[in-house]
Amino acid sequence: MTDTPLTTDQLSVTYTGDREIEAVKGVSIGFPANTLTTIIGPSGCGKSTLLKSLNRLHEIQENVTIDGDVLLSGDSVYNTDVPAPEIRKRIGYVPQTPTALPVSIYENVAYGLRIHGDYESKADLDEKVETYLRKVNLWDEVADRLDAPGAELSTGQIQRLCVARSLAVEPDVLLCDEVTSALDPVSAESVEKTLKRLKSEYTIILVTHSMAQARRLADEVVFLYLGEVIESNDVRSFFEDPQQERTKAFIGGPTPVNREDNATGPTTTPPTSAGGEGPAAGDDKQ
Ligand SMILES: Nc1ncnc2c1ncn2[C@@H]1O[C@H](COP(=O)(O)OP(=O)(O)OP(=O)(O)O)[C@@H](O)[C@H]1O
Repeated sequence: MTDTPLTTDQLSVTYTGDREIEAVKGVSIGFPANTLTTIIGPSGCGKSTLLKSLNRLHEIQENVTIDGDVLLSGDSVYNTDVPAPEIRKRIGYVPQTPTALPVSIYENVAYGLRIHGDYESKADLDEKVETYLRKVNLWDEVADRLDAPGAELSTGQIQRLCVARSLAVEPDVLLCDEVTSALDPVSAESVEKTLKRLKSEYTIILVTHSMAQARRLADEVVFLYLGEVIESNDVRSFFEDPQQERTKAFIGGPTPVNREDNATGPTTTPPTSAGGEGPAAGDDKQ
């Protein structure tokens, strides 16, 4: 694994329906290993489009053309004979809406392992299911009811189950698309805690509307505007010393990042005009 396992090379994504929209325009950027990178920007600027293009999720949609490339550990994600499901195993995706598969809690986590044959015995599968439920802080909450339907869990628990399911196949990169915005504040906080725990072990890319959440979780920030990367930097430099006028306008000017508070929960950073700090994730929708 390289220090920057995922990079894009002049990546452009165009929707070619009734109205042609170039949603991502010539983006060349790297996502460092063992780091959580947030992609922020105003509504409609192409955040989700960029995220989904990283593991070829757009292939399941018609009327989308991709130019440029995505490189995973130096290998092309697009110009390759490797089938898309194999790419998506290596670059996992957690969607905005928490959705349990219509099977048990256990089988939700075992799902990908069974499909890819990534286990040696039932005992091995049991161990892996427990490992990944522990990684997302869910084991203690579900250990006594692994055979219950996944759909019986709360939405916050289901979102952590989705993260466990994605991690179980040992991806190189985890894409998270607004993963707390459909959750109540307490559930959002539990998912944030999980991401915070995981980020030193995984390469995580998180699309978020919430600048407060970006401050709490991000190591690196990418600011997208009208499909282009305007600025990207480590979280402290990004918020305290933004270089571009558009960035300053979006974040409401330079504001300190309290590293001790770069964690789940309220922060002491003073509110800004555009990115006021709030009690939990999804708290400062643009
Ligand atoms: N399936 C689609 N077909 C046509 N146009 C689309 C499609 N999906 C997105 N777009 C357009 O592409 C542009 C970027 O959309 P995208 O959803 O990537 O932005 P976003 O930054 O994630 O927005 P939001 O923050 O509101 O979720 C928008 O103009 C949007 O209308």
